[in-house]
Amino acid sequence: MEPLVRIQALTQRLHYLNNQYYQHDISEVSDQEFDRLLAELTQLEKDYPSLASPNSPTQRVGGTVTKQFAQATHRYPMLSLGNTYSEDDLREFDERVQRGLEGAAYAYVCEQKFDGVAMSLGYENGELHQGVTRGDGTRGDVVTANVRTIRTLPLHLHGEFPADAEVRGEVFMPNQVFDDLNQEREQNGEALLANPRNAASGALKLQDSTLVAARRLRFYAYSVLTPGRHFASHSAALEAATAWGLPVSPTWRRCANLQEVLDYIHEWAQKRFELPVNTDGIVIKVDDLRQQDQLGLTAKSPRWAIAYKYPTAAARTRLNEIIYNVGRTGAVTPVALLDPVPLAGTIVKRASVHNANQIALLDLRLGDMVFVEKGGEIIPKITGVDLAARPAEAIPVRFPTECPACGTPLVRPEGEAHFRCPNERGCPPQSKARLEHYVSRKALNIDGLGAETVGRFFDLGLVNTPADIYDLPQRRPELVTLERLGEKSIDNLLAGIEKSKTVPFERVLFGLGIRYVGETVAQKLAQHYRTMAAIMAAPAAELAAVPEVGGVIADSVALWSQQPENQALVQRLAAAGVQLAASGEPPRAVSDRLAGLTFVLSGVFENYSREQLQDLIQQHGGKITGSISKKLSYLVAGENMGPAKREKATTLKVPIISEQELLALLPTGGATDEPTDELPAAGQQGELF
Ligand SMILES: NC(=O)c1ccc[n+]([C@@H]2O[C@H](COP(=O)([O-])OP(=O)(O)OC[C@H]3O[C@@H](n4cnc5c(N)ncnc54)[C@H](O)[C@@H]3O)[C@@H](O)[C@H]2O)c1
Ligand SMILES: [Zn+2]
Repeated sequence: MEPLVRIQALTQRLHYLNNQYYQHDISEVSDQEFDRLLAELTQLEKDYPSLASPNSPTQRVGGTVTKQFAQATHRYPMLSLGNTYSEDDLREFDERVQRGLEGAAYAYVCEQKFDGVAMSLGYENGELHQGVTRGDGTRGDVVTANVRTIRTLPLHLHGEFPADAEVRGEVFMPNQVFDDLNQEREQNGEALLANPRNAASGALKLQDSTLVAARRLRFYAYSVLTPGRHFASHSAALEAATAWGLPVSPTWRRCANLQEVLDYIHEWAQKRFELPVNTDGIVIKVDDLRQQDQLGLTAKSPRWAIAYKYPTAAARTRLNEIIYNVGRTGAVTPVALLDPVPLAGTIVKRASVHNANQIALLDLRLGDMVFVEKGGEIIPKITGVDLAARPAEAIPVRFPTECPACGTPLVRPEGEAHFRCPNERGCPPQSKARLEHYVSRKALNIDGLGAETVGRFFDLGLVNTPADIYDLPQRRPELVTLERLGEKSIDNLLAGIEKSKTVPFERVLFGLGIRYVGETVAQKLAQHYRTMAAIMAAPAAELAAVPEVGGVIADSVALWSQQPENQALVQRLAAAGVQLAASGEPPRAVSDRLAGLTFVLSGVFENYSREQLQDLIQQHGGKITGSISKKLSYLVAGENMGPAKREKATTLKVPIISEQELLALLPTGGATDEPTDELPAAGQQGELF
C-alpha cells in the first residue's frame, strides 16, 4: 500500500479510537491493538517524515475536554507516556538516557502503571482546592466536586508541605467495587460497565457528585510538582507525599540500574493480579529531578520516563459447552465451559461470551480451540478462535430460541443485546433470583436467610415470592424436618425475618427488584413519594420528573405497579408488617415562597451542586420537573448549559435565571440580599442574559 494512504488510514482510525475512548469511555479494540496501530504509524512517520502531520495522534495527547465542565489550564502540561511491550526497547531507552546524561550516574524509580484516569490536584496551603482531568494535556475539566467524593483523599495535608503543590495521580475504581457494581447493574437490567478504567472515567464525568460518591472511586498519588524544585528526587517526593497523608501505593521501588528495573518487571508480572486495582504495566522514571529536566520532554511525552506494558494475559483452550443462565430480569447470558487452563494466576474453567451477537461474531463451535483473555474483568472472555485447529466435527453453537428453564419463546426487545424470557412469573430461575435479591445484603439483609438457603426453600416449594418469607414462622414444623437445619439456625432465621420488618422503606423498594430500580433510584423514589402506595399510584410522566429517574425507569416502575401480582405482593408485605413507607419526618418545609412554581435546572453551578439546589427549591415549596414546557416557571441556568435548552426556553418564553437569582427568590435572600421583585415575573421573557 502507498505509505501516504496507510498513514491517512491509520491517522483516521486512531483519531476515531481516541475519541471513543476518551469521550465515550468505549474501547472498541484492546489497548494492545491500539498501541500496535500507533507504533505502526510512528514508524511510518519516521520513515517518511515529509508525510507526518503536526496533528497526528503520534504527536498529541489523546484526550480532550468535555462540554459539561468548566476548564482550567495546566500549569505544567499533562503528558502521555512512551510505551513498549519489549525489553529490547527498554535497553534502547536506557541507552538514550545514558547518552542524554553524558555519563553521569543515575537511578530509576519503578511504579505500577495504574489503569484509571490521570488527575491533577491543586493544594493551596495544604487545602485541596481543585481537581482537573488531563484533558488534551494543556487544558482539562474541573471536576473538584467529584474528586472530593474520594474518601481516601485528604482534603488537608499533614505536616510540612509547600504552600503551593500540585499532586498528580490516578483515579481508579477498585476491582471489587467494579464487580459489585456490575453485579447490581446486571440484576437491575442496566447496561454493564465494560471495565474498571472506563467505569472510573465515566463516573468522573457525572454531573451529580452524590452519584459519583456511590461509585466509590480511589486515588493513588504518583508525582508532586512545585514551583521551584522543592525536592531533589522523585523518590523523595513520593516519600513526602506519603508523609502528608496522600495515598501512595507502597509498590514503588528505587532501582539502581536497568537490571534492577527488569527484576522489578519480572517480579510483578504475576503479583500485580493480587493488587486491588488493575494495572497495565510498569512506569520507569529517572529519579533525579535535575536529570529529568536535563532530558526534557517531547510534545507528547517526557524523555525521562517510559511505560513497559505486559502483554495481555491470554490462554488457548478447548470450548466444551455453552450453558445459558437466566437472570432475575429474564436476560439469558451464555457462559462457556472450558478445559481448565492457567491464566494470570488462576485456573480458568469458564468464560463469558456476553450475548448471541458475540457468539455469531466469533462463529463459535463446540470443540473449538479458543483464546481467552483476562482484561479488566474478573471473569475472562473469549476473544477468538484458533481456526487452524478447528476439528471437523466441531458443532456450530445455536443460541436457543426458547428459555432453557421454562421453554417460553425468547424475545429480544429493540435495541437490546440480550434475549429475554418474558415469562416473569412462571420461570423458576427468575423467581428464585428475585428471592435471592430480596434477602441480599443491600436489600432486606435477612440474618440466617442467605441466597443459598432461600434458593433451597424455593426448590422445596416453601417460598415462591418475597411475601412467602413472612409465612415461614407458621411453617416451623416443616422447617425442622429439613436436613442441615437445626433448631438453633431456625431460631436465628425466624429472628432475622422478624428483624427485617424494621428495614427502611428505600431498601425494601430496592429489594422488590423492579427493573432499573437500583439502590440510588430506590432512594430517590422513597424520598420523593414517601410511600409505596404513592409510587404505585404515580403516572409514568410524573415519575420521570423525579431527579435521577428518567423515562425508561419511570415506564418500568409504572408497568410494574399495574400488574395485579405485584399489587397483591405489596399488600401481603404490608400485612406482614414490612416497611412500605419512609419513617421519620418528611424533609422540613422551610417556607412556601416557591409554592406553585416549577423549575428546571441545567448546567454546572458555582456555589451549590444541582442536587442541593433541587433540595432547596423543594424545601421552599417549589417543584422540579424534567423538561421545558410553556408552563414551566423558571429555567435555572448554570455554566455550560446546552444551547438547545436555552433556545427552547427562549422560544417558549420561559424566564431564564441564574443560580444567584434563584437564591435571591428565597426568603433569606440566599447568597445575596437582592430584593426579589427585580426578577422577571414567571411567565415573562427574562432578559438577564
Ligand atoms: N483501546 C482503545 O481503543 C484505546 C484508545 C485510546 C487509548 N488507549 C490506551 O490508552 C493509552 C494511551 O493513553 P494515555 O496517554 O492516557 O496513557 P499512557 O499509556 O500514555 O500513560 C500515561 C498515563 O499513565 C497513567 N499512569 C498510571 N500510573 C502511573 C504512574 N505510576 N506514573 C505516571 N503515570 C501513570 C496516567 O494516567 C498517565 O496519564 C494507549 O497506549 C492505549 O493503550 C486505548
Ligand atoms: Zn423462562
